[in-house]
Amino acid sequence: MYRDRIRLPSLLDKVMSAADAAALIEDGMTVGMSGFTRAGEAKAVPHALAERAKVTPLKISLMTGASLGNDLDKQLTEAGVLSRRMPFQVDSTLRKAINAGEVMFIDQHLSETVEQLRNQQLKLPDIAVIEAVAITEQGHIVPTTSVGNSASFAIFAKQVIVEINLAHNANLEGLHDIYIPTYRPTRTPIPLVKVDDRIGSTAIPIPPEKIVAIVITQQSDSPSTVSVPDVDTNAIAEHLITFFKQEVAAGRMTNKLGPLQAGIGNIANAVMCGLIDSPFEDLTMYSEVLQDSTFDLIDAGKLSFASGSSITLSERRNSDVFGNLEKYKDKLILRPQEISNHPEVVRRLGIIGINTALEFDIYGNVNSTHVCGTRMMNGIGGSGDFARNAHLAVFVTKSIAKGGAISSVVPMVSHVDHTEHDVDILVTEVGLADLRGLAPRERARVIIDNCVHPDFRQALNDYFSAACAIGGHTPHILREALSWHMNLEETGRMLAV
Ligand SMILES: CC(=O)SCCNC(=O)CCNC(=O)[C@H](O)C(C)(C)COP(=O)(O)OP(=O)(O)OC[C@H]1O[C@@H](n2cnc3c(N)ncnc32)[C@H](O)[C@@H]1OP(=O)(O)O
Repeated sequence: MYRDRIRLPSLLDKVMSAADAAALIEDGMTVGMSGFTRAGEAKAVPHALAERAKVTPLKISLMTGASLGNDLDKQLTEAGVLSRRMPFQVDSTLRKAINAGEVMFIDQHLSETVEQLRNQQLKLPDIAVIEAVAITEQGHIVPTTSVGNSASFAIFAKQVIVEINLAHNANLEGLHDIYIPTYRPTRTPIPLVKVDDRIGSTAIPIPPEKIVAIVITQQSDSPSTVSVPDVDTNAIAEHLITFFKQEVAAGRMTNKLGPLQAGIGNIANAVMCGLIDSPFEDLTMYSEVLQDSTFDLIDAGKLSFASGSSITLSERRNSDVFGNLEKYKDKLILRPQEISNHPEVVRRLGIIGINTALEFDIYGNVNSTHVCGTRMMNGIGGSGDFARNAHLAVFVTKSIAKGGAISSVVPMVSHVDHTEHDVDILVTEVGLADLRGLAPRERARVIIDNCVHPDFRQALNDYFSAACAIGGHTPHILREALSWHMNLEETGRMLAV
């Protein structure tokens, strides 16, 4: 049943149960696991580890590509396994443990984790656990629906556990492009000049003797939780499409736009869906997560190629994409997240990065991660990798949250992930602010006039006028700058009704 998936016969005797493989993970180890935005995570071994920890407590530092599916972060948190976790998560149980200070979470640019490992700025993984569709004749590992950090984890770890997941079709082989940058000081440029360039190998090259265990699984990735576009997300998409049309009319872009990157979540997915009914064509994506909208755009004949680090689909799209993969395969590449998000490549290709803000301020600083400046939501993910180096850094959000208690546009953000220097375009359902070439006082005017919900506009105008009366290049009233957040903490609303 699985012998055709383990093509190096000498490895066949490494097949064992998940519990036996999990027993190789010792208390205090650093573990590098596959998995990026609920795609391609190792499934059986982390589950077995959580079960073991219920009987015999142990702690590990866990690194992945990004978030895990199948409630694995929840299981590991509830079993008390996680002492440290990096570089991204989206699980509500883990989020609570992080915010309670029980799990040390390192919220990191997704392109940076393996670079810091390579330079020994982080402790190398003792063991890697990688989901695969196959092991080749050379003992190389063919990943599944994500590459994430799997290649470097397997290369750096002393030991590797492979989960061969039979639920994934073997025809995923050939989709991946594994390229590992060389070491400094003789590092060469990444030889990627077009979104569809293949620059590496289709499997992760490691010495087969490092593979200490193989676990056979048959469990699907969790479906994405993305919801269908609504009135507000459609309005955000329309504003952005109007802006793109204006850029084309001004001769700054062609109808192909530039390679597109879209972040996780409902809003970014909806914006991409909006491109289906746009005049743009022959679009490309150079992104990290390929969501439903990628395949909707391919089916609509709008998107000719998509490069990413994972494929994360809803239940609706999962079977028809993976059941018909041959239809899409020549239009797709999955790369290590270090390459999908690499600043050098993002700048070279001229990417249009579209990411979601929790809140932004009147000067264009963006908070993507911390509610009221303190409580972690998910993490910065790849948004910073793209925003700083993009041709156009776009941030989208609805103008209000929690039924109108919260304005997403505030006097001063309570935490900064993307500084005003990295942000070009802000969009809410109210409208779009083009910040390019504007000084802070001009930015504030454009943002308040175009992006703020009517319920909060007068209050922001009052704040801005009073701040300007005090003066400064970036006028603020320091005693009031975070008062909206303090009101929210104390009364549940940013402003009194
Ligand atoms: C793996 C990757 O890196 S992908 C690449 C980009 N990565 C990133 O951008 C990472 C950071 N971004 C994110 O984590 C997400 O995009 C978010 C959290 C900012 C937005 O998520 P979305 O699903 O698009 O937006 P949505 O409007 O549904 O908001 C999510 C939640 O935040 C809440 N929220 C939104 N704004 C605020 C705010 N200003 N204050 C408090 N809560 C807020 C919403 O009410 C919602 O809560 P709920 O889940 O209880 O309903």
